[in-house]
Amino acid sequence: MAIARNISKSKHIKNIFRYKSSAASALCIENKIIHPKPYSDVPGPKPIPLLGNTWRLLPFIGQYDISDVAKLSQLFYKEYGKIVKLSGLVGRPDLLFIYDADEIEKIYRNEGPTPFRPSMPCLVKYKSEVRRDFFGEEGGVVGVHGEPWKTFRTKVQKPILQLKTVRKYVEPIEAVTSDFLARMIEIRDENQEMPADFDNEIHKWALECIGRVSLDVRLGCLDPNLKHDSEALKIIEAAKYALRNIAILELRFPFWRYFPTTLWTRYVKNMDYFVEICMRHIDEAMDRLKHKTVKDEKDLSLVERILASEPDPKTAYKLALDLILVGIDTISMAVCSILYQLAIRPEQQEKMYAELVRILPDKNEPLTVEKLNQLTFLKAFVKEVFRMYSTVIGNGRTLQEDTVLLGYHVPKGVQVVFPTLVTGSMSEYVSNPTEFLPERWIKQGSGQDKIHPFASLPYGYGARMCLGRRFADLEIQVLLAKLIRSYKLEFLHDPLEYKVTFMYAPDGELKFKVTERP
Ligand code: HEM
Repeated sequence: MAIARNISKSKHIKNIFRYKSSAASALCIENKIIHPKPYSDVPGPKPIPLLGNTWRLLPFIGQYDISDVAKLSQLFYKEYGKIVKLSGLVGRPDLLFIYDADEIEKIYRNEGPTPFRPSMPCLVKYKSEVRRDFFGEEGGVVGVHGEPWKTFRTKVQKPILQLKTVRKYVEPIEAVTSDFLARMIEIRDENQEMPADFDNEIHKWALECIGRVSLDVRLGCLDPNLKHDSEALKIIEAAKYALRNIAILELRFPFWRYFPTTLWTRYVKNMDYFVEICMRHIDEAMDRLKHKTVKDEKDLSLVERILASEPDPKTAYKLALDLILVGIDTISMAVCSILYQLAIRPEQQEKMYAELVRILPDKNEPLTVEKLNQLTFLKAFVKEVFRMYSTVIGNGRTLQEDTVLLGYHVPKGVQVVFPTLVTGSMSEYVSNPTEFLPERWIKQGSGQDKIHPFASLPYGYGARMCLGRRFADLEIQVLLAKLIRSYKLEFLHDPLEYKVTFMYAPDGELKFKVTERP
């Protein structure tokens, strides 16, 4: 299998080079000339005159529900096969769904130095038009492309991804998480269950973590006496609103491009609020830094490191904004999903508990990177949740050159979608895909546990890969280690269905029963 894949990979790479150098748009495979089929032949739902395909996503008359993007993606695969074109979307390029891990690998590996992830046109409009005064030429990383993206990412990625930075945050994230656990016990009802809106509490934990990382503050979200008009709650609401309305703003008919709709106006107001929060806290961090005696780089927090290397605080403002924008909902929805899976899989939970008891015999001893590194089963469990219930249901790239994909000539500018949620469960790429088997991530290489490396990529791949992945992993690991080491988690209600609001997560009340372990 591995050999076959290597052969097919090298063929793909050869194909690309031959294709690009061929004026006749033909491929040469093993001395045979193969002409790719035209793009117009790619299967998919047919657009209708004037309304294109956008109508299919309209409420009531449309055939697809936007909150069911996950099902839509599976439906396309079943109906049309490994390559599916959704064309005729008003105000945006075609979407091309690719359900082939080798082809996905080919695109990622050939994406060049400035990969273009076709996301968030409304954020692009906000950054590049509405608030150009603030963002200027370098708008951060999210919704920014080409050289401006590269320049900004190069400035910030080293400190964010360095293990020594992440190591510094084990203790602060553990402190936030201890407060979260105390809060869980406080809000438990007489049946020892969490309240119906427990997902809100998880959001607060996520925000408290991201505030600590990107703004250098404890925002106080886990305060038991949080006021309704407090800053923390306002940020949570703003983040939820921004992220949950993006799919609607971007995939349904984009009226907001032509006139300021209510949704758009509220979106802009929300974003302005984020900018204001980031500026205020970074300015305070800068003041603190001015009065701090620094002997070594390792004494600096992430924010201070950025401020020390980029004296214009705008870099830190924009980075903080991006981290907050994508670092709350992603992680909190992932945690909702992981906790739900743990609660409905008692045997697996016991395995995780046994591992934790072995690595942390005293449940009160502080966590360290070394101890977290030994939590093999815990990490495998998280990977398996991501494979079967990928929080981010898909990733994508805008083709920057004409490319041959699955035998079709695809012109540059097309937005290719990698439906991770579907490819992660295709038997062609993963053995026993419908079985939940964390061990498959531990036993890799035994021959029976095939996992194509590009079938399940929860954090994306390459130069544009998730910038917060090390923090995301750390936050999830610390939360699970602390929670499962001390408590048993159960879910004694009807099973929940998964849905996409913006992320893919269980839809319903997460009323977990939480009981102390001896
Ligand atoms: C489990 C939680 C998370 C998941 C599943 C996730 C997933 C992703 C994915 C799939 C991408 C696109 C990567 C690509 O195009 O190849 C991405 C980008 C990004 N993520 Fe995450 N993410 C998570 C948590 C976070 C957190 C906590 C932060 C912030 C601390 C963060 C910050 C970012 C940023 C800034 C980008 C844009 C990178 C760029 O375009 O250069 N993510 N994430």
